[in-house]
Parts: sequence; C-alpha cells; structure tokens
Amino acid sequence: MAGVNVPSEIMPLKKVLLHRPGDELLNLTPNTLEELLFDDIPFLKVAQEEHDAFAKILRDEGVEVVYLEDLMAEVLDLYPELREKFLKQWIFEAGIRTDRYQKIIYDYLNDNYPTNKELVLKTMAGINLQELHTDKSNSLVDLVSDASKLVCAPMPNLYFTRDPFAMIGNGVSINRMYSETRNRETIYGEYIFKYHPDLQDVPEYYSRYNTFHIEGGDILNINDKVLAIGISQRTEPDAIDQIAKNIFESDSPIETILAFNIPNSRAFMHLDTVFTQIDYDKFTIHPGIMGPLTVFEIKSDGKGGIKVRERNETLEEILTEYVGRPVTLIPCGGGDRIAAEREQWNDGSNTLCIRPGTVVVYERNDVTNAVLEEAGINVLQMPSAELSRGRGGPRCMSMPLWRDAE
Ligand SMILES: NC(=O)NCCC[C@H](N)C(=O)O
Repeated sequence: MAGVNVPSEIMPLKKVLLHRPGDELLNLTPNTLEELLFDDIPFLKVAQEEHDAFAKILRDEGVEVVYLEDLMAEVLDLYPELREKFLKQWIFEAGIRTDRYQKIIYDYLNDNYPTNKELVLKTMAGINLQELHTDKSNSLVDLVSDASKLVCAPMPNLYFTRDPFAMIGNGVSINRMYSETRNRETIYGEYIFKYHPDLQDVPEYYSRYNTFHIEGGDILNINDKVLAIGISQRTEPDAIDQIAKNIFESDSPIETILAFNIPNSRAFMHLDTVFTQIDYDKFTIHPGIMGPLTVFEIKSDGKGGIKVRERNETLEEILTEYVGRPVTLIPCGGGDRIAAEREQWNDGSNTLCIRPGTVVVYERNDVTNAVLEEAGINVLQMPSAELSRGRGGPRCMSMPLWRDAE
C-alpha cells in the first residue's frame, strides 16, 4: 500500500519498518561506545536472532514487515543515477573532506559493493582504514594513521528505526537528530521519502536540514486530532514550535499538540522510554517522571502562529480529556521503585502496541510484564539480552507505516 497512515499508537498495525542489526555492531569498540550511544557491544549473531524473533512475532500477527535497507536499495535499483549522488553525499556526511580520501572511499565502495543492497549495508556498517589499500608511499596520513581507525564510522543505532524519521498521521517528520552519529542515519529517510514509489508523496512536516533537533521516540500519535511530543534530552522546544506551525499550516487534521516536559536524562532519552499507549484507555508510565512532568497544550493561533498554555490538571485528567474516556496509567515495575528503575532502564515502558490491548515487550522485564497481564493486556514477549544493550525496546526498534483507522 502506498503512503502512510498512523493516526494512533494502538490501532491494528498492518505495516512496519525495521532494520535488521548488521555489521555496524561489529564496528563498535570500547572507546567509541559512549559517542555511539551504546552501553556495551552486543553479540551480533544473537542480536540478529532476537531481531528475527521480533519480526516473526509481528508477521505471525499479520503485520507486513519491511526493512530500511531494502527500501533504500530499491530506490537505487529504480534510479541508478542516484547511486553516485547518494555515495558522494554519504561520504561527505561521514566527515571525509579531502579530495584524495573522498575518491579512495568512493572507488573502494563502487568496486567492492556492486549490488545496491550490499552497498547500502556497507554504508550502514562503516569503513575502517585497514580495508583501504592506500598507497602508503605518498601520504603522511597513511603512514601515521592507526590501521584500525574508522574512517567512516558505523551507524549502530539504525535498528532503532523509531527515531530518524517518524510518521505523524499521513505525514512524516524527517528528523534533525540530537547527536551527529545518529543525524547521519537520516540520509536514508531523505532518499526513501523523496524517491521510493510507496513513500514519495508523503507530506513532510520537518526536515533533516532544520536547525533544531527532534527525534521520533518523542513523537506519539494519540489520535487523528491530537499528537504528543516529548521535550527531552533529544527534542528541544524550538523544534516543537517549528513542527507545530508546519502541521497546523498543512492539510493534517491535527488540532492539538501536547508537549510533555520530561527530565533531561540519558535514561529517559525519549518520551517513549517512560510513556506509551497500550490500549484505548491504558498507558504504561515510569513513576519516576510523574513528579517533574509538566504538560503544555499547543494549538494554532489562526494566524500562522501557535498559542501555548500549561495544563495544571493531573496527567490522567489531561489524557482522559483528549482520549475521550477514563484513562488508567500502569506503572512500570508495578509500584516497586527498584524494579521500576531496573526495568525502565531495560525499556519496560517501551512497548509496541500492535492492536488495542496487545503489545510486544522484552521478556527480561518480568515484573512489568506481569503487571500488564494482570491489567488484561495480551503480552507478546521477545528475547532481548543482546538488543537491549543499545538502550532501546520494541517501540524504539519499529516505525509503523500503516495502522487501520478506528
Ligand atoms: N525511541 C527510543 O527510545 N530509541 C532508543 C534509542 C537508543 C539509542 N542508543 C540512542 O541513544 O539514541
């Protein structure tokens, strides 16, 4: 089906975008973990098995699974003239600035990765110096550079397809990311939404070339008229102002944006690490954010601008007003503070809802999973020992492209 339709977080999921972890995880090293936003180096083989189990759960529930690497390769297959443009842009965005190395890397990729799928996967995996057979006789750089040096860094966070671009109703936000390492990931979104036949007519509400950063983990579709966006470590108020104006000026039916101001911290990096919708009237929430949370309501001022007011009611009251029925907040960890902190850290709140009352979760968060089941939620558990080392859960690892309407 062409286009995208994601008017909520809970209606039956029909099509979802994933990225299967690849050799980019083999290019993680201890001294690059912090810069690349990982807490340890996953065992690739097992991470892939866990990811395949995730895809199987989705397919068994009737969801069409498409992969980012395939969509990008299809674009280059359909438009061969884009291969050179994409490669040169990717090399530049990898920080390669000298003509010499730009040519060495361009020729290396073109000569060694003839199919577009192989090429796309290699741009995701990164390149290290020892792969490049440079002529060491005439360059100081080659003579002194550490052979294991990564000349084009890997993009290990790509399997978190939630973040680089995010569906908003029938449109998309192609994001400007908080960190340079993840901002590189948005190149694939630029190409698939500009050229892929299934996606090229999707209205864009934000551009990767904008100044202010916003990430998809902070964007939650409440319904076709209400959008929630987190103010977080990754998403700044200026970006929300900008996307709100763009949305209100567009054909989008969204009338209200609720900005959730959550603590600025790595553990709570996105709104969806502490808050997700799991049924018509149920949300999971990390108790640790309830105290400091403030909610701002943003609407159009009718003159191309916005008007903002702080909501002082309780979160339940605010959500009940916008969801249209009494809302229950289910605490991650079930009221046990230590379990809440442990399980939020391992994405116990980061559920992926595939239809009202049915969610995919990490099996490791057994306290929260039991609480969800007691609340009548159908909990589909996936293995997570290696994937969770990247600090993201089932919602982080998925970007819905189509959900049924009400
Ligand atoms: N939506 C999400 O919460 N995504 C998780 C992203 C984890 C990744 N290592 C990051 O720090 O961006």
